[in-house]
Amino acid sequence: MTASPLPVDPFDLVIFGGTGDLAVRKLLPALYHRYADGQIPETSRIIGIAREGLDDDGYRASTRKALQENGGDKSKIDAFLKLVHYRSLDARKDDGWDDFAALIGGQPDHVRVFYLSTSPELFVDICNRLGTYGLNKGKARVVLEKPIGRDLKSANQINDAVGRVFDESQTYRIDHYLGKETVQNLLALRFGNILFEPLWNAEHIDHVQITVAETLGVGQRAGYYDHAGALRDMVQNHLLQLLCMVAMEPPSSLSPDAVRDEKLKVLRSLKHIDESNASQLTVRGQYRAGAAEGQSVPGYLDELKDHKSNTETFVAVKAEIANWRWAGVPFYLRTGKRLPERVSEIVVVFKPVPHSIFDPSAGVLAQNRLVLRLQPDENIKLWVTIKHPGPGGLRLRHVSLDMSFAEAFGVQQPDAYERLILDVVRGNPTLFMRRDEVEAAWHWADPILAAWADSGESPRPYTSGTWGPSAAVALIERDGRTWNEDSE
Ligand SMILES: NC(=O)C1=CN([C@@H]2O[C@H](COP(=O)(O)OP(=O)(O)OC[C@H]3O[C@@H](n4cnc5c(N)ncnc54)[C@H](OP(=O)(O)O)[C@@H]3O)[C@@H](O)[C@H]2O)C=CC1
Ligand SMILES: O=C1O[C@H](COP(=O)(O)O)[C@@H](O)[C@H](O)[C@H]1O
Repeated sequence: MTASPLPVDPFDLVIFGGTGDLAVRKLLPALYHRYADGQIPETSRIIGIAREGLDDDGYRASTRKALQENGGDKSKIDAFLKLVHYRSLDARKDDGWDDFAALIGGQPDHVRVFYLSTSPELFVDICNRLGTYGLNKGKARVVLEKPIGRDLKSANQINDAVGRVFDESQTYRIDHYLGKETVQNLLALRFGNILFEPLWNAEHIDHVQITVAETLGVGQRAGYYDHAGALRDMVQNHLLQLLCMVAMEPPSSLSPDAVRDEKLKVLRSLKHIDESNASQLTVRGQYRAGAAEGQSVPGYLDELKDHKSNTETFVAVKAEIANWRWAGVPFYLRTGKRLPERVSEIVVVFKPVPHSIFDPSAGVLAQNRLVLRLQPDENIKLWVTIKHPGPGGLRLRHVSLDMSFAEAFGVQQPDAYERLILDVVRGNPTLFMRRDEVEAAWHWADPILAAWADSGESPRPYTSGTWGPSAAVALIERDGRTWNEDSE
């Protein structure tokens, strides 16, 4: 599962939304890094598309600026920019599509990737036009950014419409969390070691915590975000995918469908949360003015310039999986913007030993914990109890067996998009969501959204720079547990 250093076949990658935030901040730098490492052949083409009236040179100039800000090497940026092109197109209008089709059709042997980095409302128009021009044929693939729709119904409409143009085998629904190194490492850890599997069940695991905390607010994306909110933006996709990687049964192989079949079973086993229990099992919050990274920052409503929005910027959920392996094991999920630190981690907390042979004066026996840190510094820690060294009698200490990827391997790990984009070019959909997974995730999320809407309650306010509303702390403390606080 490690990224292959071998070059991929020459390709044409068309980024619809080529001037947008995601393309500029993530996709173009990801492509640049893979190019700089020699994985992208010189005959490949990267074509940005948006309505803005730029030409190739204008687009190259803005791409150069973004790459330089990202720390790129000047001569490599110059070489990379020769691959970069731009076409001004409106997904909803006919002008310019003939020329675009001729440009793409000119390289019939290339793998063609259409990356839809636009609002999902444009996916259907774009796919229909690609179909009209026959650009969906041959080695063509389409990448759909998340969230796919805003509920099960709209996701089905999008998937049906895309499916009339692109076969499921050509469709790559991206969830960039699946491209993160630690997430893939979870597969290696669980299925490449004999140690964990015997303990990986309700008999030995007390609970699991999944936290994705951001310090940033919604910033320029307030328009999009206010229609989404944290449950649609983060939980329905990223956090549920992480939960699946923790909870799935061993797949028969790493083939795309073997892995996705197992994730689907987990999603379908999630216990229903609806108006009968949403107030006990979920907490929603919205940030107010406060401080982030030492600076005072405005509240969500000020950023939005709308003082009535009920959109949540924080969610905590106590989820449960109704199957033999996980019965009774809570999965506490939380995510939010403007929290005190940027940290994403999965914490697996094991049960206490059944009986302590130690004198109370030796200290407290803490539960074993496996902490998989996705960011900012990717590492894995296994917390164990040992004897404090030295002659002072038997005193217990809780220490971590530590593996920092940067220290162990001496390299910066590639960004998730670097790996995932090349997986699309190679035609490997293992780390992408199949249609039925997206549907199952919405099937779980829809009743929660409905319960919140029906309750008429506003999200609970929290001050920027804190860990969300106090109710999120109560959600886990009611069960006699606490959120993981190891920030070493
Ligand atoms: N930004 C992020 O961090 C993340 C974003 N995503 C997803 O990626 C997608 C893109 O997000 P983001 O980059 O933030 O969005 P932006 O709003 O920043 O960019 C939207 C892009 O679409 C183009 N566009 C808009 N309307 C049309 C049209 N009619 N025809 C052609 N192009 C059009 C815009 O250019 P112009 O107006 O000139 O046409 C712009 O290039 C969304 O689905 C989002 O949910 C997912 C994960 C993270
Ligand atoms: O998909 C999204 O993810 C980002 C967080 O991604 P990360 O890799 O920086 O952790 C989030 O900010 C954004 O709102 C969401 O759409």
